[in-house]
Amino acid sequence: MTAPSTLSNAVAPASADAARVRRVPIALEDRSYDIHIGNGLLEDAASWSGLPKARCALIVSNDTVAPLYLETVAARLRPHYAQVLSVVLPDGEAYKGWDAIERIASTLLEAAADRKTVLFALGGGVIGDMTGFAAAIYMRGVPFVQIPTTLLAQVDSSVGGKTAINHALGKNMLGAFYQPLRVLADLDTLKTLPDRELSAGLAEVIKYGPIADAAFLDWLEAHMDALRARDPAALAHAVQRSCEIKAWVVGQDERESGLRAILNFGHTFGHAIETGLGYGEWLHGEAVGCGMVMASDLSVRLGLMPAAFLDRMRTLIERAGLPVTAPAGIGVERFMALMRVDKKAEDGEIRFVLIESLGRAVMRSAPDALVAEVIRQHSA
Ligand SMILES: NC(=O)c1ccc[n+]([C@@H]2O[C@H](COP(=O)([O-])OP(=O)(O)OC[C@H]3O[C@@H](n4cnc5c(N)ncnc54)[C@H](O)[C@@H]3O)[C@@H](O)[C@H]2O)c1
Ligand SMILES: O=C(O)C(=O)C[C@@H](O)[C@H](O)[C@H](O)COP(=O)(O)O
Ligand SMILES: [Zn+2]
Repeated sequence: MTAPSTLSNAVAPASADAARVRRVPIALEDRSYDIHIGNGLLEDAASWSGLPKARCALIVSNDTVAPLYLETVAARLRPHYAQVLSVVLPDGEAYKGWDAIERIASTLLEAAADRKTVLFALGGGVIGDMTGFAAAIYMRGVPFVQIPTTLLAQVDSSVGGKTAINHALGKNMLGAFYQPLRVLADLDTLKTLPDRELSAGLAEVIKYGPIADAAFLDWLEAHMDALRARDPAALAHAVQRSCEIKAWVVGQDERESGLRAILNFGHTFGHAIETGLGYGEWLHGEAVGCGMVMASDLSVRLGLMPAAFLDRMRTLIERAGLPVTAPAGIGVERFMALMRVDKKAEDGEIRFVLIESLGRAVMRSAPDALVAEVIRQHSA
């Protein structure tokens, strides 16, 4: 299915200062919410109004993001909550595990935080996934808000309610579908993001073109240099269009019974790279970028796409500053074994998200020998 090009859901600005705020709604019945995208959102009082009343709020962040933005957020929350707590976790994918969930739960219980307490995830996708999971299970569910501060989190992880922690044997293996109340994507926070992280976010942006919107793929090719130079208008469009496409997909298939799996393009290979190398060695976006090269090649080898598609994807992914060759260390056998525990696998058979025409993805299995050849072809 191709995403309609008329997905522009931006509504009238909600406050005087919000002329620059774009809002993308995500329609999920009683779990519907808005993604707010704009500059200066952390400072804007309108961002924080209309959230549920509670005695207590908890900001979850990490030791990189907290010194940059935690006090700004805490100051905005204090007029709304008598008690504003915070927990600052160690930074990194390697810490996306039970210890972090324990720290969040202990902070809440030591403060006798009740089930109305609102959690605020301030950081990238690691903080967002863990905070969402903690919110899903604390007292069987408390509300939470996503405040994504990486490009990857603004275009993908903060939207759609997938929350999780990692297991040593597989990425995001323990988690829950649990939607936030709101997403506040302040584009100004991207100004402090390292270049390597910007590139990682571009991988998930690129993903939306081949799976749902061929015209967006054209746009990305024309604007990749502007995106890497952090041109504000280009970044704002990339974040908005990515959120529109993700909201359109999740609105039809919240719990991934079908269509939502297209958001996993490049991830079957990519997650195996992340787990195989050890979490944090490659960034998630880097692994997804390389995984998309492999999935594009598999689409070509299965006769779904012409060879030029692989060249096009590899060129764009390289232009985004991402690696296109997996490290040699994992080995084909282990790579295949890691892919067999992918959440899309059925009866031990790996199922891949492949491209059948520009803007349309399908799920397919493939002969092991062909998949192994693809891995070898794109490994050092
Ligand atoms: N739930 C989903 O739908 C979904 C989608 C995509 C990815 N993910 C998950 O998201 C994670 C990756 O997220 P990520 O790429 O944001 O990584 P991340 O959360 O590790 O953040 C990347 C780095 O940037 C730092 N950082 C964050 N914001 C910053 C800022 N404004 N200025 C300076 N530094 C900043 C972080 O401290 C970290 O060092 C993975 O665990 C992945 O599995 C989840
Ligand atoms: O939202 C989704 O659905 C996605 O698949 C988005 C992905 O970018 C993201 O990395 C997600 O966490 C992967 O999901 P998983 O179910 O394969 O762990
Ligand atoms: Zn991803």
